[in-house]
Amino acid sequence: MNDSFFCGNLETLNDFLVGVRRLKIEVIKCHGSGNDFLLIDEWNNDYSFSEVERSHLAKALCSRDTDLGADGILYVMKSEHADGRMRVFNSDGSEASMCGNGLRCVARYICEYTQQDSALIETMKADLMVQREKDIYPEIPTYLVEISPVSFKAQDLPLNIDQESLLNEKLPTLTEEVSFTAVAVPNPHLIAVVNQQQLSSELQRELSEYVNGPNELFPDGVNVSFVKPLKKGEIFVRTFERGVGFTNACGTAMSASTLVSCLQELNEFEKPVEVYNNGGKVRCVAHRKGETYQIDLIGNASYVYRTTVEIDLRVPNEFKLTPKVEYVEEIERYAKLQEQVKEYLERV
Ligand SMILES: N[C@H](CCC[C@H](N)C(=O)O)C(=O)O
Repeated sequence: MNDSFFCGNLETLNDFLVGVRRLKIEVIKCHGSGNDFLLIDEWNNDYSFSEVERSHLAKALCSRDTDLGADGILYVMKSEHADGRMRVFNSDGSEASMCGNGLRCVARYICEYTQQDSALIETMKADLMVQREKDIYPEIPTYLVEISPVSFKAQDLPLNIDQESLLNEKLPTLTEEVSFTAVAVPNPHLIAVVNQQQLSSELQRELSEYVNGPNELFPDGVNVSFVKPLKKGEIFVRTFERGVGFTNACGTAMSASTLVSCLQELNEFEKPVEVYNNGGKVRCVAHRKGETYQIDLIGNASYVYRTTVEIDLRVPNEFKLTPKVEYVEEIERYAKLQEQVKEYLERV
C-alpha cells in the first residue's frame, strides 16, 4: 500500500480529529450608498459558523488586501419570530448592534427570497420593519428600513461623562473646536455639525482614532460623523466608523445625523432630508412622538457580484475565489447615480 493512501487517509482522519473546516461559502458583494458588504446566507446554506469563526471570517474576507474586501460582513440567519435575522460584523471582526446600509441589503435579499415587499428583520436589539420603496433613481433597487431604538442617554452608548446626555455640547477632553451630540440608534454615534473648513481638516480623523483606541470616554468606541448643512432639507455626512475607519457612508450615522439636524432646527421632523455622502445619497425622515424618536432610512440596496469562497476556517486568510459573476447593469446604473451626486456636490 503506497504512502499516498496512508497520507490520504491520515489527512482525512487528521482532518476529522482536528475538526478541519473546509468550506465553500456563497458570497454576494453588495452595498448601500457605497458602504460595501459581503452578504452570507447562513440560513439557506446551513453554514452554522461559530462565534469565533464569524469574527475571523470578517477580518479575513473584508481585508482590502485581498480579492474581496468590504466594510463588513452581513450574516443572514433564520429568526424564530421574524422573517429573518441580520448580524453585522465590522472589518476588524467586532460585532455591531445595527447597520443601516447593510439592513437595506438584507431587506432586499429577504424580500426577494420570500417574494414579499416588506419584512420584519431581527437585529441584535430590535426587530425592524423593512420595505421595498419606489426607486429613488431609475432601476436602482430601493428599500426603506426603520432605524430604532433611539437613545440620547450617555450610558446607552456608552459614553462616560458626569451628565445624563450630550446634546450639542463641547467635550473639552476631546476638542474645543466643535460641539457634539451623542446618540445610540442603537449603535453608538458622536455627531458634530461643522463647516467646510472643519470638514476638510484632519480634526475628524484625529479625534475618531482617539475615541476608537484605548480611552476613558468611549470604552466600546463610537462612530464619529461630521455633518455639513447644504441647504434646508439637505445635509452632507462623512463618518469614521467604529471597527472600520472612514467609509463612503454609514446608514445609522446618516439617520442619526438627520435626527440631530432636526433637533438643531436645521431641518424638520416628518419631512424628508436628502443625505449626501461620499458614496452617493440616501433619504431620511426623522419621526418624533413625545420623547420617542425613530428614523426612516431610504436608499439603494445594490448587488455588485457573486462568488464562492473556498476556505479552511482554521486558516481563514488563505482562501480562493471562484470567478466573480458581476451584476453589470446594477454596477452601471449606480455609477450614473454617483456621477450625478458628484456633479451636484461640486455645484452646491
Ligand atoms: N461600524 C458600525 C456598524 C456598521 C454601521 C454602518 N455600516 C451602517 O450602515 O449603519 C458600528 O460598529 O456601530
